[in-house]
Amino acid sequence: GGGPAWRDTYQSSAGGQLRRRRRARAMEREGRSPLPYGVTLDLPAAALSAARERAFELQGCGFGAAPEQRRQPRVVRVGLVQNKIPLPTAAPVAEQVTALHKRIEEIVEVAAMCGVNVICFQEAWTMPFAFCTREKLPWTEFAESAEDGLTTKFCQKLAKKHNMVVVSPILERDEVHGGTLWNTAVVISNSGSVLGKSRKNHIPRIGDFNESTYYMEGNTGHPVFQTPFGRIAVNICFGRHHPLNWLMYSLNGAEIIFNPSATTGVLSESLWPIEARNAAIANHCFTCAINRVGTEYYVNAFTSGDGGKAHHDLGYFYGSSYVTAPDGSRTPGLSRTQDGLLVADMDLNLCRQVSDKWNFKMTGRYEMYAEELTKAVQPNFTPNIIKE
Ligand SMILES: NC(=O)NCCC(=O)O
Repeated sequence: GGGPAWRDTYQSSAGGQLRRRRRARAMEREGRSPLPYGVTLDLPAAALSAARERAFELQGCGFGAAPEQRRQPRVVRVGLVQNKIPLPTAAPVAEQVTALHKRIEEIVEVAAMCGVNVICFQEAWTMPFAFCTREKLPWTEFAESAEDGLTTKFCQKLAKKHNMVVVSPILERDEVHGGTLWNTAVVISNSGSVLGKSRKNHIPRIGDFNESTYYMEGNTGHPVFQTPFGRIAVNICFGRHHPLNWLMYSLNGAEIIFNPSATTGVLSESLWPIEARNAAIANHCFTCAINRVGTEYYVNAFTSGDGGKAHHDLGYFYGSSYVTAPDGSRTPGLSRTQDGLLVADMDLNLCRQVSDKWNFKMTGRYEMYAEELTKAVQPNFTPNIIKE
């Protein structure tokens, strides 16, 4: 990946970036607020037409950084994939998995045509988001080994073929520990080997997101994966509501934090554009928020435990995947309704440049928080409230 064609594209975008900065400065001088978006990328015509034929949206956006004297630009091209489930939830499990593999393969091929270096799929991408049902079968049959399951082998092939790092969030079955289930992102190196895994730290207990019925809070901490294209981490879905979760990946050196998600309109659409964006600003890194699309229908009705009527779906997954740069500028979101691939160029030098400007790490007072948090989690904690 990353051949000369996309580099030319990026360089012309970098020119565009300079023009954008000049225009932004002029707007600031005039007292108007500058545009908050990255620059549209010129993606290869063949990729655009393949995306059209395969019925998914393809968008490209680039974020430059100022030239430096002692570091070359470190441009990485990242791909975010959002998709519907292609088969009904009642179809045989193996057929659903095969259909999803096929759909993802055709999107990844287009990502490869665009020269994508690192790609991330949506949360639990090999299955419908069936945790709303609270039924064990057949949904637990979607679980696979992170190390050598069918899906990991499939992603290893893609990674090697396209020289692409693949972030593959799945329902994991951990045979070493009694066949327990986890919500896990497997990170596969561009060499095709499994670099490691990162489990979801925060499990929702809200509305129809009954995930605690299936798996516990992750026990892998906040790993950061060193890839040839930059240091990446994965903060799975509900973790995006937890600023300290983002912070810990950042403290471990993440330059890009992926947030593969599954979330629905009524519940979270008002939060969606803010949380990952704010995390990029607060942590001087790039964040990539990914959400699935469509409504997933279940044959057996389930209730939300709120006295309301039983229903057959947990609402509309609104897509809208996007990338934010450490300076707070962002890409437009992908569609709310359609499958899509968002390609984003990031000059990772921007992370340190923004950090040197705003110094959130330097001014963070982590030792003070560590001390106070240590006290706050004790059973005999007394809140520091001063009364007359
Ligand atoms: N998948 C998941 O954790 N969803 C919970 C809802 C949300 O965080 O928006």
